[in-house]
Amino acid sequence: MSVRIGVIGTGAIGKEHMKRVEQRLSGAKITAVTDVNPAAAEEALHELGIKANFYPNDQALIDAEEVDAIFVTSIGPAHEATVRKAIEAGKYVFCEKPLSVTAKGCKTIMQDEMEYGKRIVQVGFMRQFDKGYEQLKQAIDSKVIGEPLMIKCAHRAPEVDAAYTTDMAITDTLIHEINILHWLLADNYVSVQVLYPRKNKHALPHLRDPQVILLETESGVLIQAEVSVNIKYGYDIQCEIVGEEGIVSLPETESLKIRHNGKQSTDVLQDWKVRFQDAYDKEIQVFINQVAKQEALQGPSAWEGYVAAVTSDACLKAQESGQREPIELESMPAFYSTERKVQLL
Ligand SMILES: NC(=O)C1=CN([C@@H]2O[C@H](COP(=O)(O)OP(=O)(O)OC[C@H]3O[C@@H](n4cnc5c(N)ncnc54)[C@H](O)[C@@H]3O)[C@@H](O)[C@H]2O)C=CC1
Ligand SMILES: O=C1[C@H](O)[C@H](O)[C@@H](O)[C@H](O)[C@H]1O
Repeated sequence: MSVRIGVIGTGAIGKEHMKRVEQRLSGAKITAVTDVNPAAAEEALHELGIKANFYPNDQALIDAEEVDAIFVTSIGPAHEATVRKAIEAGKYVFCEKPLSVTAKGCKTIMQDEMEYGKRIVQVGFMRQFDKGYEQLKQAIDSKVIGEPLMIKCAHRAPEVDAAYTTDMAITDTLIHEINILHWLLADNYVSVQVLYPRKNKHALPHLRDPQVILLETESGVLIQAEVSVNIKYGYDIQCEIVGEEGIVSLPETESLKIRHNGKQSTDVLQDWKVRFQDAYDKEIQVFINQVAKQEALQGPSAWEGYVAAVTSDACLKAQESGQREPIELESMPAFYSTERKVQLL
């Protein structure tokens, strides 16, 4: 029996997820959509050739008999209320990051989910399903380089539009590094400082770009994270972990290597949709498989959404203060124990 999915927000990533469910994944179909811009929803259905019903709002879609599970792919500020409605209705929910734009909102969702009594919320931190990051995790856990001491990482994009603001470098972009490094290290953050190098001439007047974010973890690992969103050459995600006895790095993306005219070259991807396509496919397939079995979800949890929100808040404070700001996390409820008990695919 196919898992019947309702999609709330049919914009860029909403359409991507609709397409993957209908064209690449198994065990699910899109049966319902809603969007505050109905024309966007109708256009998405038409563009993707999907027959699904339009609902006037999130609550109507969540309550629909033909919906077993929800994709929340609306704008970040709308996520919290919709996720809470889904939990209230007992519907599984895949929520794109951020789970909520506030730590308090994430705590409320965790409380709701714990009261419901089963993990039915998965957050769209897809890098945990990326092959390269899975290899990094295996390397760290096997201590092949000893204990990790430092991490140098970079989140680079060729350009951003005028709507992109300095705080979005944290809440929209660095949030991926915040989640994946917390997952890789299994270590909480304790402080953050934000530095602004010389401004990129391609950055619009309102935007501070690039940014360097220095994070420290409970075990003392120091992380230097670069966010550059007007770097022109491509969409390039880098991660190098320095350990006691060696270094391990995120593998480069696969590319043809061309030797010509005395030079050799490989391609740099230009788009996050392409860079993480396999990871998006896997995170959604894992979600579908677990919903089909009515299991407690084991993908990225609401707790991880909370960690990202608390850390983002501290980063935003550090953006303004220029000082080293503390990151204070509450202890993780046992309900959200992090080990993944089964092979998820
Ligand atoms: N995991 C990842 O790599 C990515 C995650 N995202 C996240 O996904 C979410 C959506 O991002 P995009 O698709 O780029 O945005 P978008 O602006 O392209 O699409 C958002 C859609 O939601 C609709 N919408 C807004 N408020 C709504 C509401 N209250 N109810 C229903 N629909 C509503 C808008 O009309 C629009 O069609 C964001 O939270 C973003 O951070 C986006 C891109 C990549
Ligand atoms: O979530 C995303 C994308 O996955 C990209 O990694 C970021 O560069 C973008 O800012 C954000 O929307």
